Amino acid sequence: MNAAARQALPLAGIRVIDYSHFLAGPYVGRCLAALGAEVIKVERPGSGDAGRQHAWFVGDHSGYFLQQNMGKKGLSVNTKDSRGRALMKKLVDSADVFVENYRPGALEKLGLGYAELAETNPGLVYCSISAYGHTGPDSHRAGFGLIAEAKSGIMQMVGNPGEAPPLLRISLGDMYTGVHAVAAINAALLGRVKSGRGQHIDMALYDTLVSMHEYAVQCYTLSGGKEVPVQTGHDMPNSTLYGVFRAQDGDLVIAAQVDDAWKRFAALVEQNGGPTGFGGDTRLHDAAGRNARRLEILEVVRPWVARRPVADILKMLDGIDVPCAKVQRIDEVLADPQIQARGMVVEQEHPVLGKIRLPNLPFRMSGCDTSIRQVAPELGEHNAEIAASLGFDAAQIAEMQADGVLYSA
Ligand SMILES: CC(C)(COP(=O)(O)OP(=O)(O)OC[C@H]1O[C@@H](n2cnc3c(N)ncnc32)[C@H](O)[C@@H]1OP(=O)(O)O)[C@@H](O)C(=O)NCCC(=O)NCCSC(=O)C(=O)O
Repeated sequence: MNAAARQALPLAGIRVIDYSHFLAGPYVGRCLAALGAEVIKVERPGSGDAGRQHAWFVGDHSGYFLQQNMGKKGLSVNTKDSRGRALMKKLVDSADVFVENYRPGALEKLGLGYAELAETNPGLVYCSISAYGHTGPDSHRAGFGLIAEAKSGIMQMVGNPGEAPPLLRISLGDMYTGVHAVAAINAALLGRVKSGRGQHIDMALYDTLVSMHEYAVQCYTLSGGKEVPVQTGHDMPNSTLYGVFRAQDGDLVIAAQVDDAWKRFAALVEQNGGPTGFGGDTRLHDAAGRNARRLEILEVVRPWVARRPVADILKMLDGIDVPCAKVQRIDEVLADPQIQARGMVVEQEHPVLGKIRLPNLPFRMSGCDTSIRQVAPELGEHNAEIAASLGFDAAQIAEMQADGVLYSA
């Protein structure tokens, strides 16, 4: 990207210290980089971000790391050493945003807690991400997305009744917390324009997933504690017809829960071998009636779908404007002309790996191009450049490198 295009990005001129590992924190840094910030990823010497050891591997590079750390500069510094800590203090004093996702207390032990850093840089927007947050009885506990998925009530509602819930194959807690952290950081940066002061943003994976329930919490609270959502398998009990169906040669989803769409859908089923009167059954023409007769409806729709190939059903439903989709495999997603037209895969030239293709972020903005072309850094790749920019001379840098305070792979 040329300098003018970079300047057009909304966060151009903002410096972010990305003191993070695994997924949630790195994702925040990646989003801020895509929006134009200069992002410096700080890793411990030796093994670096634990994400570097996570599959999927291409050669000795982790795809997990490459994806979440694209567009960043790499600094590897031992912050348990006083010289490393001094370097970090200088770096943070030059920054606008600090992002970390270590166990609460870990950064304070390193002299990198919010209170200490804000003393010399009161404008700093400091974002902590942890499993449970920095307050409350569980704040000291470590955790992963999976823990938050289980604790939040989400896991208990998915899967077939009576079976152990399935493992979601995306880390919902990390990704959603990251998305909310980006929103909060940008708002705090805007707020700083008025107040001149930064602030501490304290995000928890567990809080995020509790906040993401769009109906389960209210189902309990608004029913006065009488209704507790349970596993319902492949469809929604309070939104009929809305679910996953098995066709002759694959699976598809149908969203005919809005009254008009339902009427078109039921008429189509009747006209194509369904029971006589199904389309005209006025008891099913409103949501309450459909929800009350959900199991009867499923007894008609499931075999109707099962007798037909996916493509035939999609064609019929597209013809009557009822939202539907094949349940796609990843190879089908990447081959989808829609995904290609939206530029949802970004191609980068890696110095060791050659061309690599990774998922893009979903930002589409009329005034700028947020696709990141710069690959994730090697461990400590920009050590010398960053240390020099902070005023360390060549002899000091060489000494820190020799002593392992600055480390490059
Ligand atoms: C991820 C964790 C469980 C990992 O736990 P741990 O491996 O025990 O890490 P800790 O946070 O306790 O910190 C490890 C130690 O590294 C030290 N440390 C860190 N950076 C440095 C540098 N640069 N130099 C020297 N030492 C360092 C830090 O001070 C700690 O030292 P000591 O204090 O001396 O030990 C925890 O960090 C955590 O709960 N994070 C918040 C929630 C989160 O983001 N979870 C992962 C999401 S990813 C996910 O869920 C998914 O992929 O799926």
